[in-house]
Order: sequence, then structure tokens, then C-alpha cells
Amino acid sequence: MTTMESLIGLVNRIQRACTVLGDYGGGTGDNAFNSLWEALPTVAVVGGQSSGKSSVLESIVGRDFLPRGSGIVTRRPLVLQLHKTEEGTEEYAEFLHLPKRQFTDFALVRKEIQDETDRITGKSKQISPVPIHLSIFSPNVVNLTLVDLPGLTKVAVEGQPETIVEDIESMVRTYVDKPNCIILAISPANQDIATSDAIKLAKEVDPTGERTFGVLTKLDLMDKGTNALDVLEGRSYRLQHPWVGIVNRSQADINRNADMMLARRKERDYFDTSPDYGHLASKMGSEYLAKLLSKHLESVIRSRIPSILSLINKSIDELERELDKMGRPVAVDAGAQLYTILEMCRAFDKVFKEHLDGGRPGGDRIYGVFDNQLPAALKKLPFDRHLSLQSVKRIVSEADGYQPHLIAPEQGYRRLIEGALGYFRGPAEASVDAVHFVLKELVRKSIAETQDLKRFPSLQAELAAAANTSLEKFREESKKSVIRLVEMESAYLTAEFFRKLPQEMERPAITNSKNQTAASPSPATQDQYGEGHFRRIASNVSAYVSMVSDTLRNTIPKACVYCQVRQAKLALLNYFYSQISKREGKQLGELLDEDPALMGRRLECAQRLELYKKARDEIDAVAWVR
Ligand SMILES: Nc1nc2c(ncn2[C@@H]2O[C@H](COP(=O)(O)OP(=O)(O)OP(=O)(O)O)[C@@H](O)[C@H]2O)c(=O)[nH]1
Repeated sequence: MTTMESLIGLVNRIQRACTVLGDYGGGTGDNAFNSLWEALPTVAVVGGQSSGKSSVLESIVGRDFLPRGSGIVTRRPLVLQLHKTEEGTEEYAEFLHLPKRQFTDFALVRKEIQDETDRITGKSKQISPVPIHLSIFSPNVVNLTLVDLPGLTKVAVEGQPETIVEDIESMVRTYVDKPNCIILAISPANQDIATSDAIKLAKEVDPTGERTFGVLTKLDLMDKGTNALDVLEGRSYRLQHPWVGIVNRSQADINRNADMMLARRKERDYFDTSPDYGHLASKMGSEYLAKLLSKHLESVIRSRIPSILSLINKSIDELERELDKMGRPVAVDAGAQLYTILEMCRAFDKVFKEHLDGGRPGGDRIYGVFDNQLPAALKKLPFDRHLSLQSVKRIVSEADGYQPHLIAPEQGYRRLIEGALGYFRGPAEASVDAVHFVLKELVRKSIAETQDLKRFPSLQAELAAAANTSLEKFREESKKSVIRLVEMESAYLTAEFFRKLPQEMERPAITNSKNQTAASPSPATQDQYGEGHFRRIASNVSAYVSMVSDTLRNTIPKACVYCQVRQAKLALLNYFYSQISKREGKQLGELLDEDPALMGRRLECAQRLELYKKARDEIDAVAWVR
């Protein structure tokens, strides 16, 4: 006995906890949790309108407490949990949504069911799948849980949405479809069983009749001379469990406020004295039905315990994994928050360095800048144009002014070289920018790849902004350095280079110049030198510039690495650290504000986890007392 009470009580407790967390079956979508509710055996009361569902439930309870009226009165599932108490104790009812209030007046229970139905559905006559939980504690009940569902109907009446017929059917189906659902199919005896809505549905979802209990009401209303023995003895429609006949209070009894206990006695007398059903009397009536269901429910629960436990264990594992993935909640004190932030910075820094040093991709793109982009840009510089014969002639002549040079065009050389070296600024700065963009991209990637940071969008944004500010600073420094390298080349030329060049005989050294001189004395300065002279100057300058280009091809990468890459490795987050050290506790907390959806999900997971763990402990405690 203890076991039976505890098992049904156990399922009741778990069911109530499920409802509080919004688990009443039918969870859908990617984020839906395993439904524990669906794994728990329940008895669902199903029948057409006016088939006598409410009357059966009230008979089982022995109390008048359900709303009555025309149209669809039951518009939300009512989970009715019956708890047997000691003989002589006072009966009372309790709603899950009003945990502190005990109802001893059952008329008020009826009113509360009506009000609570309207609270969710409005007065619109809509239906809602959110159940109302009602517990009744009484010495006159057996331990049992039943779910009262809206009556199946065929037409929508005034004020009801057109879809009501299908809506009710699909809500009822969400219960009876579940293999753990015991179906209490109510059919009135004064109607042909072949037309019973309850039997029609039960047949569909439970064709073998294993989990269907057939209940035949209104036996007293059958035409004189007829009886329901064909149904009750299983000849009309066979179920695995025996049919139970019921005689509820008539409408006239209800109007008279006939006492329920008296009605129970009258029902017993009816069967005991019935010429048709006398031989079945011990297996008829609402009291018998309640006991039968209670016993069956207990045995079903017992047989399902292993699968319920395995579902619970599987869900616990899944939830713990998900919680680990989401990260545990953030600490509230400033010290711990700072520690959390610094831990995440460290994790980010590690990922960033792996990108640069190897292990993760991206660092190689910096080498790509030095090995491809820079040499290609240097090659493309317009030295051919700058050192064209025409340009060399012009620059050299202009450099000499009105006095032509005597031996070598020193000023001309310098001007040509200076002009050429100026072109190196472009590729030098472009290399710095290219490295900057690679580093910036690596910061972005590293933030995205730092698992712990994922849940803190504000921290991610601040970290990215601070790292980018640092990178900008490094870029500026790097630019200054590479420009300085270029300017250093212009500031002091390598005289040695020119000394090594084969010495040119200046002035009219060239034959055709000689001839020209002979023919006509040189009228203009530029004519004093032949093309070969200028070509040689162009080629000497070009050789010098190419030597400088080789040098810069080697030194620009050194400057970029020194000023940008190395600094990024050493001091990328220094600026961030200086910023957060100025922050107060509240501002630190703001950095750690998580995505509200994630926080909500974590809370949900944590509550579910608690539910499952509690359920597991309870089942462990109860299930082995056997
Ligand atoms: N005489 C007699 N009347 C019954 C019996 N069962 C139900 N009734 C009457 O039938 C009518 C409908 O019964 P309910 O219990 O309200 O039926 P229901 O299936 O809950 O109806 P809805 O909630 O409207 O779907 C009421 O007037 C009851 O008094 C019975 O066994 N005998």
C-alpha cells in the first residue's frame, strides 16, 4: 500500500514541478527540452460533449466541484490529483497556482477553475493547452491522477472560433497519442457505441485497446427493455480492460443539489438490484472505477520507472553538457569579475598568438606581405619614366642652372636619386597598412574563436575596440619607422657605390659630339653632352636605386615586425588593461552582461537540471521500497 501511494504521489509531485517549468508535453523546436511530463503515465478523460465526463470525475472525487454550463466548459486541461488522507480528516483542495490557499468550500473551487480558465483564455471561449493543477485531499478518494480535457465536439457554436472543433481534437490528441497515456473513454449508454467520439479516437490511437478503459454512463437513461450488456461484456467493442458502467446524477439531481455521497450509494444500489447488471455489480460504478484506475496507474508507473529513470539520466547528461558549453553564471563581486575578464583576456591572447606564431592560420599572411606584396610593389615603381632620357636630361640640366657642371653632374645625380627614392614611401606605407589589416583580422578571428568570450558581447566589443586602438598606434609607429628608413636613404647616399663605377671621361668624350663640335660650336648646354652621357647617368642612378630597393625590401619587413607584430604580441591588450583598471565594480559587471537569451536559456537549463535531479532522487527513494 505504501508503495502504491508513494508511486502515484511521486508522479504527482514530478508532474507539478514539470508544470511550474512549463513542461506539460508537446514541447517543440530546436531548444525544446526532453519532456519529462510525457514520460509520466497519466489518465486522460476523453469523451464527447455531455457524455458525462464531469459527472464521472465528480463521482470519483465524491464532490461537486467542476464548472457546469452550456457550450465548452472545460477549456484548459485540468490535472486532478487525488490524495487519500486519514479517515476523519477534513477534505480540502489546493491549486498549484495558489499554493498558499486551502479550499474547503468546493463551490469556490468551481469558481476558481472558471476564473483561472478565463485568466489564460480570456472570455473568448478559446482553449489553451496550459493545464490547471488541482489537488484534492480527502479520505473519500483513492490516490489517482486524472486529466480532464475539453469535450470533443462536432460544431462550433456562437462566439467560438471556427477552428475550435479541430483545436479541441488536436489538444486531446497530444495527450492520448502518448504511449504513456491511459485513456478513460467516456461514452453515454443512450447512444450507439459505434458513434461514440471517445471510442472512435481511442480506436485510432490505441488499436489494441491496451491502454483504453471504456466507461459507459447514463445506463439509467436507456430505453426501457434495452440494456448495455453487449458493450459492458465486451461484445460490441472489445478492449483489453473490462468496461465499467456508471450511473451518475441526473440533471434533476444536480438541480436539486443532491448529495454526492448519496449519489454514490444510489449508484451502488442501482447495480446491486439491477436485473440486467446484477451479475456485474462488483465491477461497476464510479467507486470501483476509481480503484481500478488507481491500481492500474500504479502498476503502469512501476513498469515505466526504468525508462523514466533512463530518460532523466540522459536529460541530466545533456543539460550538464549544455551548461558547460554555455559557461557558468558570472560572479557578482568586482574582484571575481575582474579575474573573469583577465582570464578571458589571457584565453584570447593565447589564441591570437597561435594565429601569429603558428598552430592556427593567418600569421603566414604577414609573410605574404613581405614576400609577395612588397617586392611586387617595388618592382612596379615608375623608375623607367623617372630615368627616361628626356627626364634625365631635363633634371640634370635644371640642376646645373646657368653654369654647366665641369666634371660630373653631381647635383643632377643627387636630384635624380632623391626624386627616385621618394617613390619608396608608397610601398613602405602600403606594407605597414597590409600588416595592420592582417593583424586586425586576426584580432577579429581570435575573439570569435575564444570560446569563453562568446557569451559576453559587450566584453567582445570593448576588447576588439581596445585591441584595434593599440594596432592603430602600432601602425603609426611603424609608418614613422619605414618612412624614416626611406628618408635615411635620401639623407646620405652611399658615395662608395659611385666610386666603384667605371670612371667616365666627361665632356666631349663621345665621337659624334666631337664631330658635332667640329661642324658647329655647341650653342646650348645640353648639346654639349651626347645621349650616351645621359644614358650612363640614368643607368648609374638606376643601379643605385635598385641597390636601395634591395636594402628596403629587407629593412621594411624588419620595421613592420618590430613595430607592429612584435608589439601586438607584447602589448596588444595593454591599452585594454589600462582602461579596465579605471573601472568601478558596476562598470565591470556591464562588461560581463551576457546575451539575455543566453541567460534565459541557462536559467531554464539550471531549473530543468534541478527538476531532473530531484525527480531522480525521489524515484530512487521510492522505487526501491518494494
Ligand atoms: N441520468 C443520468 N444523467 C447523467 C448521467 N451522466 C451524466 N448525466 C447528465 O448528463 C449531462 C451532462 O453531463 P456532464 O457530466 O456535464 O457531461 P460532460 O461530458 O462533462 O459535458 P461537457 O462538459 O459539456 O462536455 C448532465 O445533465 C448530467 O446530469 C447518468 O449516468 N445518468
